[in-house]
Amino acid sequence: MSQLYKRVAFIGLGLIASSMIHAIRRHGLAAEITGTARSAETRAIAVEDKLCDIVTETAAEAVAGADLVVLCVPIGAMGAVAEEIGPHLAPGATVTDVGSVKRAVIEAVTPHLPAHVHFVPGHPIAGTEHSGPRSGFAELFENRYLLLVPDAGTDRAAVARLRAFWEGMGALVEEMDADHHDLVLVVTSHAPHLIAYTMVGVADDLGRVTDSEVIKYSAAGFRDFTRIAASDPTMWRDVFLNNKEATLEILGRFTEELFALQRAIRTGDGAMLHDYFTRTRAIRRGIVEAGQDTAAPDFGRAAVKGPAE
Ligand SMILES: NC(=O)c1ccc[n+]([C@@H]2O[C@H](COP(=O)([O-])OP(=O)(O)OC[C@H]3O[C@@H](n4cnc5c(N)ncnc54)[C@H](O)[C@@H]3O)[C@@H](O)[C@H]2O)c1
Ligand SMILES: O=C(O)C(=O)C[C@]1(C(=O)O)C=C[C@@H](O)C=C1
Repeated sequence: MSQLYKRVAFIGLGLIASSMIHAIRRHGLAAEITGTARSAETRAIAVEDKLCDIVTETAAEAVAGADLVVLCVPIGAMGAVAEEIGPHLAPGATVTDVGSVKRAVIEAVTPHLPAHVHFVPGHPIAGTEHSGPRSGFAELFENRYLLLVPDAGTDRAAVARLRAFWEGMGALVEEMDADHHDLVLVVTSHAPHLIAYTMVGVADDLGRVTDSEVIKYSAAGFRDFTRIAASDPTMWRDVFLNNKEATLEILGRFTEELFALQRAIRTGDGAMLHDYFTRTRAIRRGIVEAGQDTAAPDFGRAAVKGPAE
């Protein structure tokens, strides 16, 4: 694979950045990688592991001379990072991000970018419940969707180059409108995380009553269902605070469905329950058969945990 960028700068060196860096190196997609992270501990790990060619103390230093800048920080930090790097971006550079919410990132970042750069927001639909610079792996994006969210005025050559870059890492690239992205992702990712976090909270409450029997006897269902509740709290706090309307809309629908099931259980309406589970099982099986059941393969990383950020 040919080098698509001369110097790629990463702001934030956690799961997504470190996975991208491993994939970029494996596929020879960039000549040089610079990076920075807020915490000194993460920067020290990046130096020790030779994650980047150059690790800088500030984001402003990291982006100097870069033709691609990738913002890999929590959603709530995107605006401040953009403000810091704005005056230091090279003319013609592309700036992208990997945030799980798109409209809020576009609104936070765009005002700080000079006219001489191209902003092409992005979102890899791939991840794990682990965080930090040692949690990444090169295969993370293989056969996973990568959504690009350019607007009508975005330079098409910059979009095409970024598309080739992600395809070089094995991703399936599609373009999407920001608001549509934010609604779809509530259903496929954000609400499931919230519900998983809630279920663990319920189990914890119950655990206090039953002297930790819930944890002791936690069966496959609970474990499978709540894996994602081990995810980073800062990341998910920021997702929900920055995708409020779509989240509340889908949670409203979820609650209605839950109440309907609750009523069927209370009234002994077995037919309703059976019909509901038959329909939803068919949908879930359809997802598997269509090859969309791309739960992140473990690649032996389950035991690997980096620092908190
Ligand atoms: N984890 C996932 O499954 C996943 C998947 C797709 C997209 N994303 C998105 O990718 C982004 C990064 O997530 P991650 O999982 O790599 O996180 P992570 O916690 O592994 O890494 C975050 C990095 O950002 C840095 N950081 C945190 N706050 C900062 C601040 N205020 N200023 C500068 N740097 C700061 C940390 O030092 C760390 O290096 C998030 O926006 C998230 O929504 C995550
Ligand atoms: O597999 C996981 O652990 C994830 O949570 C990954 C996941 C998802 O929900 O699919 C989480 C957040 C993203 O923005 C993209 C991917």
